[in-house]
Amino acid sequence: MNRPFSAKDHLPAQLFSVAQIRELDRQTIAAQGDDGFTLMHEAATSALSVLQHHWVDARKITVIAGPGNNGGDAFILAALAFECGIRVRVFTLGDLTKQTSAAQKALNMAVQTGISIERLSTASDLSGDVLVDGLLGTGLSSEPRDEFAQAIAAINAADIPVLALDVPSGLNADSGVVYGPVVKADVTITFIGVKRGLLTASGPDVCGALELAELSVIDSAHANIVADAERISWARLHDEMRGLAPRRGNAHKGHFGHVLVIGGESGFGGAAMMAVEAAGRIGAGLVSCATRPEHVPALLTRRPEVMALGVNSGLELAPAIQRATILAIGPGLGQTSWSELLLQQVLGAQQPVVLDADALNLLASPGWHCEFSERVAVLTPHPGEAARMLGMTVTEVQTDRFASARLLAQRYQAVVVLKGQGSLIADPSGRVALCTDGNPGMSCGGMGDVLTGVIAALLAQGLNAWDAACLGVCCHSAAADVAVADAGVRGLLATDLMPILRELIN
Ligand SMILES: NC(=O)C1=CN([C@@H]2O[C@H](COP(=O)(O)OP(=O)(O)OC[C@H]3O[C@@H](n4cnc5c(N)ncnc54)[C@H](O)[C@@H]3O)[C@@H](O)[C@H]2O)[C@@H](O)CC1
Ligand SMILES: [K+]
Repeated sequence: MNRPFSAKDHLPAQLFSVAQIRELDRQTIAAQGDDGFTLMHEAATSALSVLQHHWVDARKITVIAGPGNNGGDAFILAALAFECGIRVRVFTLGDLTKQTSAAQKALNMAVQTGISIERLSTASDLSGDVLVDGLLGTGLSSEPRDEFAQAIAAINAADIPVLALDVPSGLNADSGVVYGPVVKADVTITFIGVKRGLLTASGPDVCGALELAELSVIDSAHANIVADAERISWARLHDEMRGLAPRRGNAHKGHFGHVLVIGGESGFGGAAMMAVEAAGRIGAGLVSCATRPEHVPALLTRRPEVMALGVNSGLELAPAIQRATILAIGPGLGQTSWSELLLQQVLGAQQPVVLDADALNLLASPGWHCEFSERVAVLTPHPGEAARMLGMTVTEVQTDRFASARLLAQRYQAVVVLKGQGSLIADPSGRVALCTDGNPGMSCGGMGDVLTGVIAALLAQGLNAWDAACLGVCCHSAAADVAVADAGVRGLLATDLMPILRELIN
């Protein structure tokens, strides 16, 4: 099988908030006993070697340096590149009278090499083999203002490959949110640690290839600061064998659980069917489906392995719930009185449960809130569902996906998967994992239903809620990566994942 997933697997597991990176920075600078110039010099040195690695033939570069320490990195890089015989032009922006002493030294270093340093204006000619973006880094506080916004637009319009220093300017490296104009980098070299926002929300869209230079951060600083989140991927979890044990020869279907998928209100039968099929492909011993009777013939035609229960009043559900070891409710559930009756019964049961889609929308409605502290539960909202559950707007959820996922996990006392680019998995203790697999082909109907089935089947085979959610999200995203590797992202269908899920899980 084509295995395209490795684009981010050179990065470490530890992901940091910007505040943590700044603290690592601060403690290291304190230990080095200078104003930060040593660390800045090291950052610039690594950035130049990344530039020379990616653009071996670069002979002429243009460097854009802002007024902060990100600009400091850029000035030193310019000086070092010049000393290597590269032709360098440097443009500055912002109020340089407010530079830190390290950034001032960096500017002086560039001036002393004899490089021409010019103010960036609309007339500036941004040319060369590579453009280095040292405009704004982790110090960005809001939407880039005035001349910064214009500079970002000019960088993007220049049609030259861009190397972003630390962070593409305009991106909030903590959240992955873009407030306004943002540099679209071809390569980003980030310093000290991977900032979590580079890998979720809009981060991956603007970073290009992401590289890390850890610099000489002192061990004691690393010992003091526990990473804010953990990067996971199919390749990583797979390598660490955080998954399923091989099956014994004398195993039988009873060893691998019985998933009951509940959903498929009139007109939405396919959603439940996709969850059912995914659960089977991931290896659940038995899969049943409780759905509207009108969907049963189609379900049995597509998958005769499934036990299909037509549910009209909702009261027929109780015996099926009793037989199941895992419940999965939500795909195509709707929000009718039928849907409510089914959800009520699931909430009254004890088995581990996966809740998705309209099950979450119902939980978000008045009078429905519940906690899962006494029960294994995985909730899988997309940002729209998360917003309803938190009483926020989607923009507010996305403004801090990490906080939103943690808040939901705490409020529901469950493992929560907040879907979207860089899907997050959170548990009530505040632990967060971020999946770096997946692609925009997954933005299509049915993908969430498949994920529900995948996670349910992993629970059925004995994984705990955290491992089932992490492994399930990565397996699902990696399957989508395999599916688009040759054919491209447009036109991917959720059911295209089915045979790939099976290959991956084995
Ligand atoms: N020794 C050090 O301190 C090190 C610093 N590092 C670099 O320093 C960067 C952080 O430096 P700073 O904290 O100085 O911050 P930045 O250089 O990221 O930006 C701060 C500057 O941008 C301006 N600014 C903030 N928001 C703005 C907006 N919305 N519109 C326009 N201007 C805005 C601020 O007024 C300030 O002048 C990192 O990203 C990294 O590149 C690295 O070199 C590692 C070592
Ligand atoms: K930058």
